[in-house]
Amino acid sequence: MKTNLVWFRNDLRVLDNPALSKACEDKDASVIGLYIATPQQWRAHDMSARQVCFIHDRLIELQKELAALNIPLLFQTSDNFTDSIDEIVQLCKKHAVDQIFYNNQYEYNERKRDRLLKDKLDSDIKCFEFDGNLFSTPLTVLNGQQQMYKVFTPFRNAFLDLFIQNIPNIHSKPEPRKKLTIKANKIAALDYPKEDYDFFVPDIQKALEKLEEFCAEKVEDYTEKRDIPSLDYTSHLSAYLALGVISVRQCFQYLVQEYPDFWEKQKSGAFTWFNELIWREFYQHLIVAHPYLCKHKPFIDWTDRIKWKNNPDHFEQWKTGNTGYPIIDAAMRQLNQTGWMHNRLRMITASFLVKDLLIDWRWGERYFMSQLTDGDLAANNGGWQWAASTGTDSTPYFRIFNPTTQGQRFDPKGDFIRQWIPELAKVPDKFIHEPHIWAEKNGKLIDYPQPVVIHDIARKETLEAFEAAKKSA
Ligand SMILES: Cc1cc2nc3c(=O)[nH]c(=O)nc-3n(C[C@H](O)[C@H](O)[C@H](O)COP(=O)(O)OP(=O)(O)OC[C@H]3O[C@@H](n4cnc5c(N)ncnc54)[C@H](O)[C@@H]3O)c2cc1C
Repeated sequence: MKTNLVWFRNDLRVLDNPALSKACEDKDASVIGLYIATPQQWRAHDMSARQVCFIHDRLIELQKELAALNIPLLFQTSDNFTDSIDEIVQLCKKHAVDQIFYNNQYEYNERKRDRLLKDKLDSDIKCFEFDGNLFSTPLTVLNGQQQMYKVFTPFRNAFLDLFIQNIPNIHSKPEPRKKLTIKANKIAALDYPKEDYDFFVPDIQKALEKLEEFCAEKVEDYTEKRDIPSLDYTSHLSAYLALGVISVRQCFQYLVQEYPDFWEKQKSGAFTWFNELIWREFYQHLIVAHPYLCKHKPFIDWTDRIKWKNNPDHFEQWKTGNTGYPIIDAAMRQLNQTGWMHNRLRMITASFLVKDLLIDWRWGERYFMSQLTDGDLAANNGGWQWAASTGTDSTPYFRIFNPTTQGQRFDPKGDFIRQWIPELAKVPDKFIHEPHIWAEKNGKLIDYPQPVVIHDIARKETLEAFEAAKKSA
């Protein structure tokens, strides 16, 4: 009888988990699950305490779901990835493991870790890898020169051509094993502060209900409403996707049930939402094609020569939501209090840090990771490099968001701003994006800071800094 080990990483689910399904194919094999927490490594990756708490609570649920299938989930803690490999090698010896199954992670350190596993394992133990967290395998969606696309839209079109020809199936829940061979241990508490992760729940049924509800009730209007933060019309599924509690194929499955052939109507809400899942795919493929992105190098070389101001006081004001620009501050307070931020606001706050405060985008990238429950290296790096004009398919460097007009456009009456900045509750709609002007005109006192920079001046300085860097290339 064979013993199969399923190493869970960012695929914390039973349904549509190809590594688990494959390990369970042999009905007689004994199947063991394993999760290894690596706190020191996670700290080096700036993983937020919220994400760690969510992983911990989700593992407790996953352990129960696996126990119902007579699969024990073992839990171990190692400081870092290298030590975690030693743990696995030991465990394989102890339980006479024959085969290891896992879903791929694509970040540089994670891939290095997986190579180390193969080097250290006895040669008679086989490893089976799956691309369980994406629709497609990285480096299979390529341009005419057999290279990864640098721009999203042609990538999307090529991806869709391949996808529609070969629509993926969902891996169903494995049958229960005959009996439990070893006992699971307790999912130990991790040495992190206990933090809420607001929008997300570890219960898989509730998470799937959320996906179902979103597809049934909100997707239709997603194109028109997704950019208005106060309407809250996006799915809030990001942390499930980042940690693999739900798979992208499940998202597709629920979407296509409601909207068959939605890809033929590219203006529909369903297609627009699916397009976001393809952005996720694009960024994951990019870090495989260009691993240096994981080391926070810019995609466009010359942008590494920009002379940032990196004013620590300004950085603090941005982090804490005290820049004097209401839309920026409301967004940062949402992030700090909930661990999630609306996509439009991620774009505006990132642009503000880089192009109004002239602070290195990597400072913001790290700060976001340290707060987000959905923190994901590829999406976060992609989003930051997009906003900073240092990445693939970025906004051009001379296109600079004006934080006041962005606020007026996406939060016209200030509903979102008032939700997060109660100090501005009494400011009339007309002045909600420039409260200091209202206070000055009317002799009012508000407990809210003056703008940290004047946008027009900051814009000019940023253009000069980018142009100087470009010229010196
Ligand atoms: C500066 C910046 C940093 C970001 N950091 C992260 C991050 O760490 N983790 C993360 O998951 N997303 C990140 N994003 C992308 C996006 O903002 C979030 O995925 C989205 O806001 C999550 O909310 P939702 O689940 O309601 O999204 P929805 O609008 O419902 O989208 C559905 C799913 O598509 C994916 N998605 C949506 N937009 C993007 C995008 N632009 N890039 C990649 N995937 C996308 C996410 O998995 C999301 O859950 C970042 C964007 C920017 C501009």
